[in-house]
Amino acid sequence: MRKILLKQKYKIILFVLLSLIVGVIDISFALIIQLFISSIENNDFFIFQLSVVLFVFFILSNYFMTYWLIKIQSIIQKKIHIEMKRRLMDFCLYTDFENIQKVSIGEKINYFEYYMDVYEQYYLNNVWEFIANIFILIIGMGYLLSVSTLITILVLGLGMLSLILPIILGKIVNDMVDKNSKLNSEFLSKIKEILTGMEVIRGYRLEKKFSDEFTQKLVTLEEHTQALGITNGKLNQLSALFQYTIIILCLIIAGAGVIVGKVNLGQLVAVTQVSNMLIIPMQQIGIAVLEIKGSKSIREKLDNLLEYGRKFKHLENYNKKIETLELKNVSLNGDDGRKILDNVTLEFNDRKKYAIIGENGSGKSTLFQVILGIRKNYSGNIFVNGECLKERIITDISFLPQESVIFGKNLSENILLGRENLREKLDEILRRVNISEYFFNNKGMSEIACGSMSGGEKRKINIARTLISNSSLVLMDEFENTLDNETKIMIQDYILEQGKLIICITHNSDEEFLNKMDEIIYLKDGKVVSKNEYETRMSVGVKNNDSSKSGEAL
Ligand SMILES: Nc1ncnc2c1ncn2[C@@H]1O[C@H](COP(=O)(O)OP(=O)(O)OP(=O)(O)O)[C@@H](O)[C@H]1O
Repeated sequence: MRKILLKQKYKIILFVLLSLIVGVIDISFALIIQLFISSIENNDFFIFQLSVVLFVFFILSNYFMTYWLIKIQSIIQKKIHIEMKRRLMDFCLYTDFENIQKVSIGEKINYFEYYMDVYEQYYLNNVWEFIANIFILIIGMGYLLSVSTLITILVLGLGMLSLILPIILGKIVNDMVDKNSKLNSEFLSKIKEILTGMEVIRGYRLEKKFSDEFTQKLVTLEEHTQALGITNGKLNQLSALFQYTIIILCLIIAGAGVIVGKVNLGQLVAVTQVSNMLIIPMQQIGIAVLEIKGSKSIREKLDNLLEYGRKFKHLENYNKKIETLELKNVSLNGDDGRKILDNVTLEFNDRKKYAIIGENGSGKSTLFQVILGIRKNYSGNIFVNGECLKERIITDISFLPQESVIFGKNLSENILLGRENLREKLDEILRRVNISEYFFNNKGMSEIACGSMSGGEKRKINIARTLISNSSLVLMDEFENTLDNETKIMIQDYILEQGKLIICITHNSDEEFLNKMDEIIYLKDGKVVSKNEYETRMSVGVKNNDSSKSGEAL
């Protein structure tokens, strides 16, 4: 985060300078009042006219300088916002899968909303307040000292109290801000759960249950936000109390000074004005320090996310065509320490077809995530064309996820995903994955919206997206899911025709298809096992066309 702020250093210096000028202008108001009242006391028309001109000058300069101060502040904030949100998205897009999986969807949305709000309101705004007020305080104190030491000590003493009080109460606000963040994530996760589970909720007639759960989360969040607001309000109230006390005391002391002839009327008004102007900055500084402290834990979390985004973005791309892919003793532990992959050693060669079989939870999809480079915290090594892949990711790869993903765009965009060079292959691929019937509705591909398609139709689009690519390595996770039998056979045939290295995780492929595979790999509890061992444990009647090959995989 410091690096992001450093990028703006010249603008921040300008902001500090403008704050100084605005501080001088603000305090000069009291001096003009003093001049004005003295001119009336002394019947000096020239000074009277001069102070009127100075009042006009004050209004204009105050307006312009404050305008520029706000403008520079908003420019800095805009740049910081863009940079931070961009880096947060980089974190989501580039970070190791482990990191992103651990976090609830509510927490992820929180990064962009609540975290940024806290950063903005509790940190950035208070940093500006702090800078702006510190100058008013220094200049004002200098003026007060020139009039009365007693009043200066009084203002400083009481002002310090109102400055220290919020700092003492900091822990309470700190904890409340953190708790609000947690409640906010839970609330957003609940919304996500309801929106994505709508069909089940309505199917089971659970609308009331979920509406109640939603309301309960909402009420808890709102109650806590209200409590946080009240705590902040109480602090402001205390500050106002100090403010009135100081002004009244200043009036009494300066008034006594006028009576005994040590202070003139102009000074009385100016002193009251300045002390008023000083108390506010002192309180603002106190509140600023409190709120900056309050945002600490969220700032630290943001810092980690931003740092991750920066680090993972710079993984080097491995662009070469993939001839061989080797996994050597690859192991990966889950959060609970359980081995998800256990010493996996495998070799895949160009143009060959591989099937990976294993019961639920045996580590098949995780193996794909490791090859894809979205999980990097494995031990052992992956070699591509003999080169180690640590700190690099393969780009010549195409991947079909277990669950279909639709990006809310039309059919052709969903398949191409911006790869315009593949457009000429669209017609062919649609035919091969059995979705050409859409054309018979006299609709162009760009007119067909995908959101309302059936599960199987979405699957076909996902398969088309995977197989249209020119990449030399294709990973397909349970392609057969939700496909009708005719389409499944068509796609099995199409896979076998491909002159690419294709690895398919499969539960329900036809025996004939599996027999045509170059190798079948059996996974059990994260380990590669032999066909015999697998069958004894699972009673799977799948015939490997070359059992010695699967032995090689051990
Ligand atoms: N970050 C994690 N921490 C702990 N356990 C994890 C983590 N990620 C995955 N797992 C566990 O690892 C196991 C393997 O998951 P994986 O998705 O690879 O299984 P799979 O073989 O693809 O299963 P399926 O056939 O059901 O798709 C599962 O038991 C899963 O709960």
